[in-house]
Amino acid sequence: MAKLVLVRHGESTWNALNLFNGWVDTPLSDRGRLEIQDTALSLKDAQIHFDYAYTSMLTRAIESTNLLLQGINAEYIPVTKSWRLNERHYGSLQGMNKLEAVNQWGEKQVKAWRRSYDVQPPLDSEYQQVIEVEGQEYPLFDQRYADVKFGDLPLGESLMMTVDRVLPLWFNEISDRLSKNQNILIVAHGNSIRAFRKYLEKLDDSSISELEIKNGEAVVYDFDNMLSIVDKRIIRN
Ligand SMILES: O=C(O)[C@@H](CO)OP(=O)(O)O
Repeated sequence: MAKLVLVRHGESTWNALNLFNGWVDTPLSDRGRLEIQDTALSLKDAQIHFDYAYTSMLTRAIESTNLLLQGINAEYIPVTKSWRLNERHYGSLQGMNKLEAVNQWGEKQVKAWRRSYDVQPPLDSEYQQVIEVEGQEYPLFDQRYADVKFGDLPLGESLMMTVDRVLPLWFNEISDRLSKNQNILIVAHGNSIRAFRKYLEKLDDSSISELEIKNGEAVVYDFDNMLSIVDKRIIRN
């Protein structure tokens, strides 16, 4: 029986500041590193042998992947980094404080942007290489996306659009590996994981809007030969 484990990265410096993070590249906070080390301990206890790992192109997920693999003594396994696993692009909200957004647009609107299935956030007007927040520059669209078809790069995504760009990775690679009985680790982001879970668990639009995923949280699925889920458990720190 093949296993798939989805882990949300540890707290980023912008999670700690309550800023919309999206595709802006931010590192883990010290607390985020500890969270992921805790997740690694739980996965070690679960004694899952992973064959392959996937993560996004963003530092907070890549750093979390490295810490996890280190913690379970599996740094040798191959890792694919894909923009398809990036966080949902939050458009012009990126870099903004979530509480200030509520004060400006109201709770209902901000909740619709953050948790509804098909509402797009206000779009960014251009593909900026870097974004400046409080005098510090953070990478956004840089050379890491040079190989991505231009039309595929977003300027603001609903969760529905995130599902559409995440699923090709499932159909083209991940499901094949699970069919061959490989155990797969995916380290990604709150909304790219919600996109996977919407599809895998067949969640309806209202259930997905209630689903919150904590930093460092892991969901472990067991699949049968037909790739149906036979068991699911959540590991929370
Ligand atoms: O800021 C973001 O990119 C995401 C996750 O960190 O936030 P939210 O929980 O609002 O989807």
